[in-house]
Amino acid sequence: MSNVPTKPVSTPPAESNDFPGRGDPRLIDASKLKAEVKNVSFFYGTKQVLHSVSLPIPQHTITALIGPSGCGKSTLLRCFNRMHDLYPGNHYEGEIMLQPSGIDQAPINILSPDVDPMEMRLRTGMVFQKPNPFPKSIYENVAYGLRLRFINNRSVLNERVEFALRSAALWDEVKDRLHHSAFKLSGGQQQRLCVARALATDPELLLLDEPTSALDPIATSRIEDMMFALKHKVTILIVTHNMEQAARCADFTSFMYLGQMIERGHTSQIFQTPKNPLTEKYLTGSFG
Ligand SMILES: Nc1ncnc2c1ncn2[C@@H]1O[C@H](COP(=O)(O)OP(=O)(O)OP(=O)(O)O)[C@@H](O)[C@H]1O
Repeated sequence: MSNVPTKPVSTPPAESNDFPGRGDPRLIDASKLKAEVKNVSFFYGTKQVLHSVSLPIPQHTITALIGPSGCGKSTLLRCFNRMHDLYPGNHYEGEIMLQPSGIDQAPINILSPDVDPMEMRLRTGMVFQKPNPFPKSIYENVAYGLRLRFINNRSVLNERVEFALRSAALWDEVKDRLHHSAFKLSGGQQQRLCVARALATDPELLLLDEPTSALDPIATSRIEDMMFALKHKVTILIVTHNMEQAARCADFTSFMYLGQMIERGHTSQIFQTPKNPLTEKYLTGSFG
């Protein structure tokens, strides 16, 4: 891979870690980055929607992307799994450096043309706004990504499917009907199934695009509990319009506006003492 740098991913600027936070920031080691967005610009054809965005993503944390509709949150999220490559004419500039989980592995630039987009989709699980299970059984939904990796051994599949369903806090509810259609699950269960499907291939990053916007408060709370439990295993990036959800769940929050990263920092700093007037206006409902 020609574009693989040899130096480690750099540490985040002090501003993202120099204030007291929600939870205890002493428990968050923000110096260890799982990924780092560096000067990323993105174009749908000739339309530029991201303008030199930078964002450090500490490992084993939840980072929320907030901002008004159309500011580029989902576009940024989809850069991580190279979804934009599915449509001709789109192009990226800049780098998203990913620090692989393996010891002594060099960081890779997700956006490098030398990196296989399919590989990135397997290494970064994604969950969308509306639950989108495949028209298959519960079991086969979770096994799908494993089969794409040519894992067909029944006992290995059984083990990985159970582990993913347990991680997504769904196992107890479905263990007796694994071979029933996924469409027979409730909306909240279907969304947890989509999380299990995303987790089955042991992703390095979990990308959640408004994962609870179609769910009721109880199902939302189960997804949030699950995120808390999961962040010790996988680094999470979530797009949300729900400010309370960002304040409840995220260790770090990033505010975007018109395709630019306006401000990022520990969630409590962003909500309590935003440094940029635009952030404050957005959070107080003056626009958006
Ligand atoms: N396939 C596309 N082709 C052209 N422009 C697009 C495409 N998808 C999104 N856009 C534009 O890119 C900009 C950013 O959209 P994006 O969906 O990333 O914003 P967002 O912040 O996630 O919005 P929302 O909160 O409403 O989901 C918008 O102006 C949108 O119209």
